[in-house]
Amino acid sequence: MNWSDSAWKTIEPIYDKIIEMPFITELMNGALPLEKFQYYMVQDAFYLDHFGRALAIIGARVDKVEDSLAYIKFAEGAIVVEKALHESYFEEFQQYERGKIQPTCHHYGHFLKSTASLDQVEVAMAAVLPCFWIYKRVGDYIYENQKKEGNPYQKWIDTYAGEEFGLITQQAINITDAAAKELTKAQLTKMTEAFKTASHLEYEFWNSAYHLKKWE
Ligand SMILES: Cc1ncc(CO)c(N)n1
Repeated sequence: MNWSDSAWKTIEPIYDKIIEMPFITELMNGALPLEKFQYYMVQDAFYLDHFGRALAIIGARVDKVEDSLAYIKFAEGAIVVEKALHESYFEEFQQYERGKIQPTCHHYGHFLKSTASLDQVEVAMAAVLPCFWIYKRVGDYIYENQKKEGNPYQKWIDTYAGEEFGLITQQAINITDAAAKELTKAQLTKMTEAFKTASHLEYEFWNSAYHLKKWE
């Protein structure tokens, strides 16, 4: 069994909880209050900055040059492509203020950057994997179950359910699995722990948006 298959099994309960979250079901049927989506957009713009830099650090640290190129391209994707989507959303939903980074996003972003900087690079690869994989799975799930007409959040759904995002997700899974083949059991356990922590933080990210959680 690949490392990724066993890792996904450990987070299946978290994924099952995610697709039942009100943020997701309301995004799917278009009923999500604008205020909650705006909070999400603002936080996600901060998140993508941290995520992009974490990917660039992995790109700098990873051994094989082709893997380095892959992570540098993922970093570019996070910073350029997704930010462009966010900026068009900022326009469309009249969100003109950049706002402040709130606790959950702060926690997740710094978890990714510190893992990418200080842990073994394969552990860092495992930490960033749910950002691809959970979004792809959630995007596909929403796409298959959505209310098709007049959903104001269609562009978001199409981005993550799209073929291109699917390809980079698969590429990240494959690279991480190949890297895992060289490791000891103890190192694989650390990878799975990082994968699980990031998956919990994906849940918390949507949860914090639904409840508009801010610093006290
Ligand atoms: C919180 C979060 N995780 C993953 C993605 C997908 O890159 C995103 N845009 N935001």
